[in-house]
Amino acid sequence: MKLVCVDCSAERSWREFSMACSCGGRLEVVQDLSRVDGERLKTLFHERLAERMSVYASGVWRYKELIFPELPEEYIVTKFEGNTGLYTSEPIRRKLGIRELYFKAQSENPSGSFKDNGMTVAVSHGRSLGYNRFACASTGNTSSSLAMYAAMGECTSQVYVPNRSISMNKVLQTLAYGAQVIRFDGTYDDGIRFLEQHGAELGLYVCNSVNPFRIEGQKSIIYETAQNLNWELPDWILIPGGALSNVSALGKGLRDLKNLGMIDKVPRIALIQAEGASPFHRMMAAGKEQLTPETHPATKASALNIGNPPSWQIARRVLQLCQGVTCSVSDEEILASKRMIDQSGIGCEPASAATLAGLSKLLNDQTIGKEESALCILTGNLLKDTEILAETTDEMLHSGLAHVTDEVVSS
Ligand SMILES: N[C@@H](CCOP(=O)(O)O)C(=O)O
Repeated sequence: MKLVCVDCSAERSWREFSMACSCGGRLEVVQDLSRVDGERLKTLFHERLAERMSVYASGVWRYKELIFPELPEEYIVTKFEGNTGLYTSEPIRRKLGIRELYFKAQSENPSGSFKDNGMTVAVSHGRSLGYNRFACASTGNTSSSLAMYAAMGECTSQVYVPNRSISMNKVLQTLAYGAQVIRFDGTYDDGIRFLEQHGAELGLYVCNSVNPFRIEGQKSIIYETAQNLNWELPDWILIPGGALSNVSALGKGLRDLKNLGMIDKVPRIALIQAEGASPFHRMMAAGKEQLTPETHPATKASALNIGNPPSWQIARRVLQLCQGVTCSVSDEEILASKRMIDQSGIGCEPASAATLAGLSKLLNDQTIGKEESALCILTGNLLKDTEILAETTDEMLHSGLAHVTDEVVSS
């Protein structure tokens, strides 16, 4: 295993940590899978479903051979992350008129978001290098996840969180796990820039998705889904797009599975952004080569409030390889879809519902056919964003979509 710069192809050892190559390019983990037998792995991964207490009971470390084979087990910090539900909802499927529809609820992770899949790997890697001070910039999910794993690993965490347009619940969760929270005027993008400039001199191991080990861990989302579906994935995978780590990770995971012959067909990816924070979609739709950052990203889907996604080049390459598409959806469309997902009993935070809103749009313009199958990745838990919950349930009460009687309230 080695780290390779996606721009200049310079190589470095995985036994060092850096947020970027000296040329400024992003780093990617490259593994030699030439001697790996895909069929043997399927059997091994199946046997590990019976594990209860070892690291292999984790829905990430179950796939250790494809994620981080070299890492000694003693450094692994795990909360048995992954192992999340794969659901169908007949009412939603019928309403959209699509043949087959799945929801992968990454929201069921221990800290309530998909970040745990990558964070267990990043923190474990950092510990193996001797770090005990971890950091990130965050709109709240990354910070909650980091704070939880740092505490589990008896390390400290320092997190940089914007003052506005984030969910207070996520900040409280982060604080509760014992992180040092630094609030600042600006956006996630400013926080990342600060860590890129000062993280190394402060002796911090940075756990944002610019860290290639986060991406390695997040690949497990696609491994677990493929295993759930007996190694036959749907035609389309819909992913919400903010920092764009999932498109990089899931794309990489799909490539691994295809190269190893563990799946026959690679699904197409549809990346959905919120209209108020859609620099990547705008670039793709205009056929441009360069991303123009949005200086004031603004969406109610707080996890998507990102105007300058740091790994957009990797995401663009992934979409090109898997005939991917992008689209953007309004906050109203996101909240209407969230209501459907919540009322199906699955539930999610607003950012996750962008997937369903995007699916509906892409079915309407016939990019996705009704005879096809689709999977929506739900990234965060319904209780992550109580401000939106308070707002939407209040609207529902006033519009007659929900009823609370005095008897119920007082009983
Ligand atoms: N929505 C994210 C933004 C940070 O993204 P990352 O994947 O680069 O850590 C958050 O929860 O902070």
